[in-house]
Amino acid sequence: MWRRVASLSSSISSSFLAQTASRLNTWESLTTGIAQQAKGVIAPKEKTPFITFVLGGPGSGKGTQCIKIVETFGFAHLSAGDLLRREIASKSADGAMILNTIKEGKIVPSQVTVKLIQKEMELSDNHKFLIDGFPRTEENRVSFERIIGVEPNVVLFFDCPEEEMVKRVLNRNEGRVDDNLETIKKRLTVFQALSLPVINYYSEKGKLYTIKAIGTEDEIFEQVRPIFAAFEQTVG
Ligand SMILES: Nc1ncnc2c1ncn2[C@@H]1O[C@H](COP(=O)(O)OP(=O)(O)O)[C@@H](O)[C@H]1O
Ligand SMILES: Nc1ccn([C@@H]2O[C@H](COP(=O)(O)OP(=O)(O)O)[C@@H](O)[C@H]2O)c(=O)n1
Ligand SMILES: [Mg+2]
Repeated sequence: MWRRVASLSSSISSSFLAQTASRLNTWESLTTGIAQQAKGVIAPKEKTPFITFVLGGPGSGKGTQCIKIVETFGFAHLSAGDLLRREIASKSADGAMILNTIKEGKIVPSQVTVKLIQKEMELSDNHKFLIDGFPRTEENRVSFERIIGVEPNVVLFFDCPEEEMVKRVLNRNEGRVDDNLETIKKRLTVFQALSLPVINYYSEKGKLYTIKAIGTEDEIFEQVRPIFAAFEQTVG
């Protein structure tokens, strides 16, 4: 499993390795095997995790493009929204709070969302993760870094005009409690106020890949494909 065998010897960039090594203490809580591996107890043949954050407003096409990335490049797809909806469906202790937050178009406390993502990452056999719809706030971003102990390798931003996003969401037809005009307006305000600063942060760090999210699904994927193709050799 990925959490037990994240490698210190993969051919991924040296800056990423340095970052991973410097965060060993935090990382260890998630990846107990690293310390053993560093001591040579386990043969270092497994792969370093590769994390992509998939950002964009509601209806910008994140989920649709994630399916194509999974099919083409073999990533594991973790949708923050899907994980939260699963919590609601399972009637967990946080379910009612999550439902109310989603109905209001607000953001669920980071601790809750990061724990769900962490659990999925730990259970996955994959080392390549698409984390869809996260981080949506600076609080989300900092919380992920603190709890998981790593930064993303790539951040995708699906840049879509508001008018198009509203049209798509209203036609989505998945029975979601937040796919109505009133909630969409709130979500767009939250996106502008809280999510755009996160996108700007990654732009400044040189990690952001902006996709013009209008056109057919296939046309948009042709902008996405070369980004992952360029990383394929190093990531595996
Ligand atoms: N390029 C596109 N053109 C038109 N509709 C699209 C396109 N991409 C996705 N959609 C549709 O728009 C809706 C929102 O897409 P989705 O992938 O769920 O977006 P997000 O996850 O960003 O909210 C879905 O009904 C989807 O089928
Ligand atoms: N990081 C996240 C992701 C989603 N959410 C909540 O879940 C809702 C739906 O998220 P989603 O990613 O499924 O929505 P789309 O952008 O795919 O339409 C958001 O509007 C938030 O209320 C959250 O609180 N924190
Ligand atoms: Mg989605």
